[in-house]
Amino acid sequence: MTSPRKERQALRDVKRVVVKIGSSLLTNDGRGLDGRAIGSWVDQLVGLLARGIEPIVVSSGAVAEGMVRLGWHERPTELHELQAAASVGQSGLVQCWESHFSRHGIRSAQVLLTHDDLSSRRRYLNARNSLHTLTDMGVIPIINENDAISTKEIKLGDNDTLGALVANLMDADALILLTDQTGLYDADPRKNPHAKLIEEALADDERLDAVAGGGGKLGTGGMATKLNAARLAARSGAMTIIASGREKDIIPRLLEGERLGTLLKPADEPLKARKRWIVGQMQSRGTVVLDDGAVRHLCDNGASLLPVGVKALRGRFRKGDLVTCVDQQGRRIAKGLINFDRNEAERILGVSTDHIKECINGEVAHHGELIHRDDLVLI
Ligand SMILES: Nc1ncnc2c1ncn2[C@@H]1O[C@H](COP(=O)(O)OP(=O)(O)O)[C@@H](O)[C@H]1O
Ligand SMILES: N[C@@H](CCC(=O)OP(=O)(O)O)C(=O)O
Repeated sequence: MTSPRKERQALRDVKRVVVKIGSSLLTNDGRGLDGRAIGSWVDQLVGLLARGIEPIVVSSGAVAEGMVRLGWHERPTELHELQAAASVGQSGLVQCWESHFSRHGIRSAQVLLTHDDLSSRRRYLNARNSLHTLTDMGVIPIINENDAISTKEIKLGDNDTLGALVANLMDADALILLTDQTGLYDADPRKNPHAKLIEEALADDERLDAVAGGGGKLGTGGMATKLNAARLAARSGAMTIIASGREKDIIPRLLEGERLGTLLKPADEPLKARKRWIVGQMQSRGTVVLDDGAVRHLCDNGASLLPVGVKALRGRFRKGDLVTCVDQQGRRIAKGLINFDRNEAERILGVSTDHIKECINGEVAHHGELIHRDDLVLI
């Protein structure tokens, strides 16, 4: 782990930041919308605007607030009840944000996204344009997942991931995840009173997997999804900070470089725009099992995936779908957009590039690669 002071210094240069706030904070631990806390975060965000920093909010809390309004004490497990709670809660949530921004004469806008909006390249670019249009006009986007219509198949599932995808989409320099703990500890502090705060780490440090546990009764995912979100944000070069939303003036203090919370830093160079979109896609339609030579070519040389290096295929994918490449032990190696439908791909498995045309009667003659390197991201 590297010098903390220098790393925190970089936070002072942040120009665009995504701030994600968890359900327990927003709803006063499930008692109902915490208007005072929302008011205080709004004051802090408006302060950023005055310093030329562009904030984007990802706000959870729709289900938690809907439960309060409907008088439900247990979080429902049935999809239609979750959808109903989210619809009831979302309107109150966004109204509260809006009323606080309007105290400052600042406009806010509700933006509800589903997985689908981010998985087609065209819709991804469309979402980016809409958000840029808002931020260029000085409007603060208040983003949540569109839980009222999201089904299990199209759900992103948690707003930590959504925050990272928005950071990635908008080229943000930092992602701040505000929660009910002061940061990521070396064990869940709810279970272990001796747990110690981790102040800085590389997002990809594998040792963190063992310490990041699940969430509380209102939140979705706990620290495990926050860690994954930090890793996703790191692929576009963004730093992530996990910190307590209850700490006074937490947002500006973090962006002044104060040592609060846990800073998770990117190690590698940011990916190019198209690869960022690929890495952000959550729903893989199939699996491609690679032989050892193909794993080496992909990992060491950044090569395209050729049919000759593939041992087996799983899933019903179509041309252009996202698939996951694994080694023969099942370890995840890469994600990419495949150039063939499953039935075509079956016919060229293990076939050298020169003979592909013969195997598929020249129907798809223009692709020699199963996945081109421009459409492939190591994971
Ligand atoms: N290593 C850890 N450090 C800190 N908190 C942890 C850790 N592992 C699990 N947690 C739990 O994660 C919870 C925060 O996640 P979550 O409940 O999903 O909140 P949010 O609604 O803010 O996203 C904490 O309340 C804590 O119990
Ligand atoms: N979209 C959901 C929040 C899902 C979620 O990730 O919640 P949390 O872990 O509290 O950030 C809602 O608004 O209820």
